[in-house]
Amino acid sequence: MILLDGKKVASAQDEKMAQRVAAVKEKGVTPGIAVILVGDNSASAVYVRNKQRRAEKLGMNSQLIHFEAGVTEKELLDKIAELNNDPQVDGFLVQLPLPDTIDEDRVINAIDSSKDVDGFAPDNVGHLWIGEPHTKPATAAGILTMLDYYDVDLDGKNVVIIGRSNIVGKPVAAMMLAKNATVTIAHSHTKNLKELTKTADVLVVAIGKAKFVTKDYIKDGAVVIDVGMDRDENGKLCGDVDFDDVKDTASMITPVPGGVGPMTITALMEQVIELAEDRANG
Ligand SMILES: Nc1nc2c(c(=O)[nH]1)N[C@@H](CN(C=O)c1ccc(C(=O)N[C@@H](CCC(=O)O)C(=O)O)cc1)CN2
Repeated sequence: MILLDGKKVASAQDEKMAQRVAAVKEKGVTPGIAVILVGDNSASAVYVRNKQRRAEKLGMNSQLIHFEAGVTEKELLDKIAELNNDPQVDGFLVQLPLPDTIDEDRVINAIDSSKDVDGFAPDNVGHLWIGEPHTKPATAAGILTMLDYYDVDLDGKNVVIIGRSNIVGKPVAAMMLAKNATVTIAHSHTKNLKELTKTADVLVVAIGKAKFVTKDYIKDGAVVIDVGMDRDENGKLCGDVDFDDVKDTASMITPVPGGVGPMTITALMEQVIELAEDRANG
C-alpha cells in the first residue's frame, strides 16, 4: 500500500509556489489573501492559522479578520464589500461553518466572484461544471493535485464519492468528470452503498463520520481518499475511513492527519498566486 503523503506533496508544491511568488513580486505585485473568521470554533481557528502561516511562509500578504460570534450579517457584508474593493487583496474567503444566525448563502453570494478563492460563488460553480474554471474549491483541487503527483490516471476510472457537499463532494465530482472519470456521488439516501463503493477504482469519502468506511466497502487495489476530520472514541483526530482496517485492501490511501488537509491549504495558496499573476499581467 502506498501512503498518499499530503505533507510531502505540499512541501514539493511550496518550492514551486515560492518561486512563483518571487517572480510576481519582481513585477511589483505581492499576492494578498484575507480570511474572515467568525466566532470561536477551535477547529476553524487551527485551519485559519495554518492558512496564514503558509501564506506568510510563501512571502504573501495575509490578513485575518476575526469577528465575534455575535457579529451581525450587515457588519460581515460591509467587510466583504470592503475586501471586494481592496486592490491589495487578490482573493479572500469566509471560513465555514458560520454561526446559525448568519445566512451562509447570502455571505458567499456577496463575495466578488473574481476574488472568490474558495470557488463557492454560484458563477464559479457554473464555470467549474462547464469545464472552464475560474477558481476551484481548495479541497477538490488539492485532491486532484495529490492524485496527479502519484500518477493516478483518472481517465476511464470508476470514481465513487460518498458525500454531496458543495465544498467537497460536488466539486470533486466536477473535476474528476473533467478528467474523464465515470463519477457516482453517493449520499445518505443511497441504497446498497457497499455494493456501489466496491465498484470504485477511486473512492473519495467526505461524510464526517469517524472510521465509517471499513474494508468491506472497498475493492481490492482501490485508491482511497479520506476527507474526514473527525475524532475517535479517545478524542484523537481521525478520518471517515478506518485506516488500519483498510490499509491492506487499498493500493493507495491518504492518512488523517497529513493527507488531504495539507493539500487543501496548498491548493488555496496556488489559487491566490494565480489571481496575483493575473493582476501582475494586467
Ligand atoms: N471557507 C472554507 N471553509 C472550510 C473549508 C474550505 O475549503 N473553505 N474546508 C474545511 C476546513 N479546511 C479549510 O478551510 C481545512 C481542514 C483541515 C486542514 C488540515 O490541514 N488538517 C490537518 C489536521 C489539522 C488538525 O490538527 O486539526 C491534516 O489533515 O493534516 C486544512 C484545512 C471546512 N471549512
